[in-house]
Amino acid sequence: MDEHGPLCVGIDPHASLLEAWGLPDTAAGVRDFGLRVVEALGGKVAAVKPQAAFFERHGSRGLAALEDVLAASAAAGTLTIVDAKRGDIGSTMGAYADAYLRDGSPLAGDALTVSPYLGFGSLAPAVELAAATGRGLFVLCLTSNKEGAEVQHARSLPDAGGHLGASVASVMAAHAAVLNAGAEPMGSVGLVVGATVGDAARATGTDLVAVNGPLLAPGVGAQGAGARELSTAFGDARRTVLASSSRGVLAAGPDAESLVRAARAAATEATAALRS
Ligand SMILES: O=c1ccn([C@@H]2O[C@H](COP(=O)(O)O)[C@@H](O)[C@H]2O)c(=O)[nH]1
Repeated sequence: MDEHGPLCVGIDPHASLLEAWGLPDTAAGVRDFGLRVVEALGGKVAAVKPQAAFFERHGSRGLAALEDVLAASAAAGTLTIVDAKRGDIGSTMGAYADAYLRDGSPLAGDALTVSPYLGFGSLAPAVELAAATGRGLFVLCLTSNKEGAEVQHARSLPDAGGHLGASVASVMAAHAAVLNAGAEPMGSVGLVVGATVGDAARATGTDLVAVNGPLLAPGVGAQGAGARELSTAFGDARRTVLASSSRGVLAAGPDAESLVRAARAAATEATAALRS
């Protein structure tokens, strides 16, 4: 983030983007798309974030394409966040952890997005394997979609004194804070907090500074967030934010120079908003 600016570029091969790039909507098409992004931006951005869903659409060959994109990013020295939002009961979570966080697994990136909505404790196998292999997690906390609020803003019952109960989002952030306590410069259990969430962190009592971990902020570009939204949503936690844009950058492709220009512009905007 210090070297390239606090921007992650998502690799989301939507059918419409494949068409615009002159690629077929097939496993070969998504592979080509991902490899072109990595070739253009590898070594030039803080991280890339392949969206697993767009690869899974194409079955086993799509997953093989994701493996190739992850390998190419590793070869380019660019960090990868696999956006698969995995979450299940602990015994099954162990298998997801093995797939996405084990050394030598072809689907392992440098970090994985996970869903804590089966209970934060159900993520323990992923937390343990990520720590053991030097990888990171991004735990869904306040997501960029408006529907997320009905779950994430919900609060437990007021106490006997009538004080508001804790929000779901604040409880998730507090769990991450415990895991990151004392880590320097920060721990490896990050949160997903959308750049679009406005004052949701304050409204839900979610302490983003205490998390002491990176905050992945999707929603920049196509979902409408820009510099203003980034600078207001994160308050004193803004220096730990990794802004994320997929379609906003990818729309500039397939020309490599245009992709680099779009990524640099987004990174410059994120730097101005988050590092001032
Ligand atoms: O809260 C969240 C969590 C994840 N995402 C993912 O990020 C990208 C956003 O794509 P854009 O084209 O920049 O809108 C996509 O893969 C989402 O699944 C998110 O948007 N919000």
